[in-house]
Amino acid sequence: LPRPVYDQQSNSQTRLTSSDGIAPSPRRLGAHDAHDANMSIANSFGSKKFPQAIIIGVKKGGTRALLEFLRIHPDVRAVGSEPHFFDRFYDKGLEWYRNLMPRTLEGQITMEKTPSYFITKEAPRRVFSMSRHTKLIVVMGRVQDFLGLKRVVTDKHFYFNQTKGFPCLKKPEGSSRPRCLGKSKGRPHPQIPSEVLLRLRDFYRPFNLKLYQMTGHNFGWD
Ligand SMILES: Nc1ncnc2c1ncn2[C@@H]1O[C@H](COP(=O)(O)OS(=O)(=O)O)[C@@H](OP(=O)(O)O)[C@H]1O
Repeated sequence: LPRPVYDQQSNSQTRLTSSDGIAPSPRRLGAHDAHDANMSIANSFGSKKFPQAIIIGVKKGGTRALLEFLRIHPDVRAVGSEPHFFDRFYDKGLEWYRNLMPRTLEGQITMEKTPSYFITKEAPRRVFSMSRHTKLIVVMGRVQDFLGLKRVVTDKHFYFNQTKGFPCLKKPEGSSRPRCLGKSKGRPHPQIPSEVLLRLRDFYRPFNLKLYQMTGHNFGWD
């Protein structure tokens, strides 16, 4: 594999891309705006770094939920949309990629998620040539431990939303943070006939067993 060509260095500021797949909540005026103003001052410090961790998959595996819920951690800063650098836009170069990143302060982790990296043959080599230290995450288990983060994000941040059918964030008073993921996440699914489910279970069983062996963890999917 090639040597990583870039170090983590600071560079000029660009606008952050907006978050997708997440329902915006209405803005309120007052103390809340003062809070936002402070945030934007804080945001002009720090530097843009290549991500130390990337959620690479799998598609429809809850990658958006993981990133949105992880980024409530004070030591995590993330790109809102999917950059698709290591699959679609690799030609644009590493500086283009780094410019997409939010500024971070010492000790904060920069992250992005693009689930199609998981099915892109070139992606691992490309990520490695950016930095050999980048952690790759496939949604399955306890991510905070893997990233060396204190377990700040816990059950107490969530409630189960019956309408959505999924956990949503409890909104702290005065916060503009969204609560549930957007309409494209947690869609209604059709009823699947039981014989189809059986066939799918049979088909995936050997692959699941292989994964349990590789990870040393029985996910109990069969
Ligand atoms: N909290 C919460 N809210 C809403 N949805 C949730 C949540 N946690 C996991 N999920 C599941 O995430 C599925 C979408 O996965 P991804 O974000 O990885 O999709 S994508 O590959 O980026 O398109 C999404 O798939 P669909 O149900 O088909 O929409 C959900 O099953």
